Amino acid sequence: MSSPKASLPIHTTTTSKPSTRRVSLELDPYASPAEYYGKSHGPRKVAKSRTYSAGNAPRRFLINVEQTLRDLLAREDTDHNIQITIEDSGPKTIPLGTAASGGYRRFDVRGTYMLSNLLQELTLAKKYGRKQIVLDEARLNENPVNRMARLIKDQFWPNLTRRIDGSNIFQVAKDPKDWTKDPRPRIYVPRGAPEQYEYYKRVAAEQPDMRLDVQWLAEDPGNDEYVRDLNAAPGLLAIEMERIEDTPDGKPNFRGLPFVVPGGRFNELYGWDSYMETLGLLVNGREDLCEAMVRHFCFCIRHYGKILNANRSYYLCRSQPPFLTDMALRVYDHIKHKPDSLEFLRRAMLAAIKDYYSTWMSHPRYDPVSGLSRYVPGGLGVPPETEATHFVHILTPYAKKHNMTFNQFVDAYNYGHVFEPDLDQYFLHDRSVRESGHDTSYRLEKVSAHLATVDLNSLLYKIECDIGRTIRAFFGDSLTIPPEWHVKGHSTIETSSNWDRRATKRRKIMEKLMWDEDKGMFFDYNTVKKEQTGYESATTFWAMWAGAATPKQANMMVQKALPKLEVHGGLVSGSEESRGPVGINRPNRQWDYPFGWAPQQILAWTGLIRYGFEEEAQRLAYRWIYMCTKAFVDFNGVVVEKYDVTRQIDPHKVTAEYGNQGSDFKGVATEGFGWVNASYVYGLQIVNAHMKRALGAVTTWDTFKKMTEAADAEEAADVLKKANEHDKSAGKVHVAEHVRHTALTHSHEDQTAHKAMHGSEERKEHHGPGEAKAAHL
Ligand SMILES: OC[C@H]1O[C@H](O[C@H]2O[C@H](CO)[C@@H](O)[C@H](O)[C@H]2O)[C@H](O)[C@@H](O)[C@@H]1O
Ligand SMILES: [Ca+2]
Repeated sequence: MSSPKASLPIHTTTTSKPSTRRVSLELDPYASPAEYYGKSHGPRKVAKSRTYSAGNAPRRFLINVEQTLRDLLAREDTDHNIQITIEDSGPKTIPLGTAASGGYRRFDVRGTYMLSNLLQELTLAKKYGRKQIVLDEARLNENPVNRMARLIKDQFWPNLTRRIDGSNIFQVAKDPKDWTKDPRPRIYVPRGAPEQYEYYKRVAAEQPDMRLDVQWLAEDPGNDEYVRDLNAAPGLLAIEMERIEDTPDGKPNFRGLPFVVPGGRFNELYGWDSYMETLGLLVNGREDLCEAMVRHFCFCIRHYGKILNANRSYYLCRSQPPFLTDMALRVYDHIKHKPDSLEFLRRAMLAAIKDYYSTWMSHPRYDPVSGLSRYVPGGLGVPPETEATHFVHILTPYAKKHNMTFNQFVDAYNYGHVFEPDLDQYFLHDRSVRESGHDTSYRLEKVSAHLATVDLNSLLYKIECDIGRTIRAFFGDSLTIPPEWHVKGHSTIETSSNWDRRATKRRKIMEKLMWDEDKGMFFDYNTVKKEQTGYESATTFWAMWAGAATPKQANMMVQKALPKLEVHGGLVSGSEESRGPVGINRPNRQWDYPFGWAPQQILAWTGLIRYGFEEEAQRLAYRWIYMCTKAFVDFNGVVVEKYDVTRQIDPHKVTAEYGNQGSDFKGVATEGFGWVNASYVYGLQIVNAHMKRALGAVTTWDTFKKMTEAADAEEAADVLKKANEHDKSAGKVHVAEHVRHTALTHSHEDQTAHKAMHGSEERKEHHGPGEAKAAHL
């Protein structure tokens, strides 16, 4: 191991009284990598000044980046995956030279967490071109909750941010899902955006090497055959841009509005991922990105008729769970001081109204018999974006039957040269599963297009409430619909009463057709069989998120549904019983037991708080944050798309279907995963300070609970002792009983019991403030 001798002009320190105090003008040890490695090691920018007592200065290491990286990996990465995890069996310690001694004196960095942080920091330093660095020890032993939250804010969000314009179309138009022989950057522009067409044509002409293919989109881009035919030449769909200064030769110039993608491999704007990300971005003060994403959605509704699954040509017929009104209202709340904020809200509501009528309340999604809606996107044939092997087991028997190769059969089927009505049904439901965002799950498989799901109808209830409330509160109870947003057959002036009526009607239907009083759960309703499915799913809590449950129903869900779905790492997608047995012939589906997803956690926490169940929301948030933190600490800072919430040691290891996005990195995770990033910073707003401290020490929920109860009991015993002493002197007898009761109701079980006993009255009391807190969240 070399000991670098070079002394670097890193930390400029001025001292007024050298023997006792040292005022340090230095860089924040927790600065972003760009600042810490990009600027700090060149001419130093002075950040905060801090005061230390003599001999108490924080430790720093003087490090030769390349050499230390090599040594570290050789010693500690024993399974050679360029990550240092609890699965490596190295000595778990490496000596580093301290900066104060010019690298001469050594200090051991120990344990998986610090060593993996060292690997992450060195990987970043190398990326910024650093040969030698002075590294704060504080960056290695940082409280893991603070570290993960800091990385999300400073690194993951920026690394997940994209925009689409001439400056980057070559990179972002690339699609890892492109199945064609000649993948090339291609963009489709809707007829209503001629300025974008001109712009991209000019970009293509100016940079011919890029081979950018700019195409007009058809007038009616939702046509099934048309979208199928586009699969021969898949491409990006244009989204919102802003006009910037003209080019030097006077041509109109544009820049793409930014957006946040779900994970590192994506380059397109997704529907419900963007909503979930918004919740975290708002916590991190990035309302600029959220505002831009709302504007993208308005563009999509106006030009493509819906919020798209994502802005790729093969998603033109398909939407995703709709969250636009809630998203816009939350963003508005953060930007309302801006002069054009009301116009932003107006436009978002106009778009949401159009989407509501033309997507969710039209044939085939709307079921006029039940009055509920279903996920029923258009489309023909085999979804081309899925993994090549995904439908092999379904299609192979048909290929054999027709005496064709697999690819010949897919082609013949897609273009209607062979007719297989059973396959048509299969893919109708499969497309529906994908529109639901829950792709895939045995809850929905082979039946999805017939289901009025709890999730979708809760969302539509919330949209109806939001639109009514917004028209009343912001637009004088009369919102004029301009021609470009008008949907044929609907009024040109919207008032709140219609929306209130729609919401009331939907709530009543949901209660009648979806609610099971005995089970204490909402269930999906099969509109063909005219019965509930009985599949126990975490989506039951969406009814609480939306405010569609009565206080009594919410109370029953907490008593009956929650115990079925609460596990080690928070909420599981569905119960094991409902999923049924799995094995070689019936593989795990990623949206079923034992997997847990950030959106399910987030919506349940918010719903619980809305109905006054703060304690349950905190417990679930604690469990989820604990699980994410534990994986982050033990597995080299990993943050993934989904978790096996029943797995205590390595919950990020999920082999179902597409594997797990976010786990395959070298040295350092750079993006995390959008909605998990969001759930983490959003969840940290829900847990209290005491919990946050325990999470920083990676304390399981069970241990935390025991500690809290023990502390409560100790406190109670203390109060009891004092009370008894007081009683003796005052001659009273019944104080002790009162104190015992107080101590007991501090414990979780008794509070739950207390709630069960006094449920309905308490819910009424809590509904108001709970709702306010949920709105704030
Ligand atoms: O390519 C397979 C599927 O990939 C997407 O689904 C999954 O990722 C999305 C982005 O995070 C997420 O919105 C969805 O809920 C996930 O299941 C895509 O959305 C699907 O349409 C596609 O078939
Ligand atoms: Ca390793």
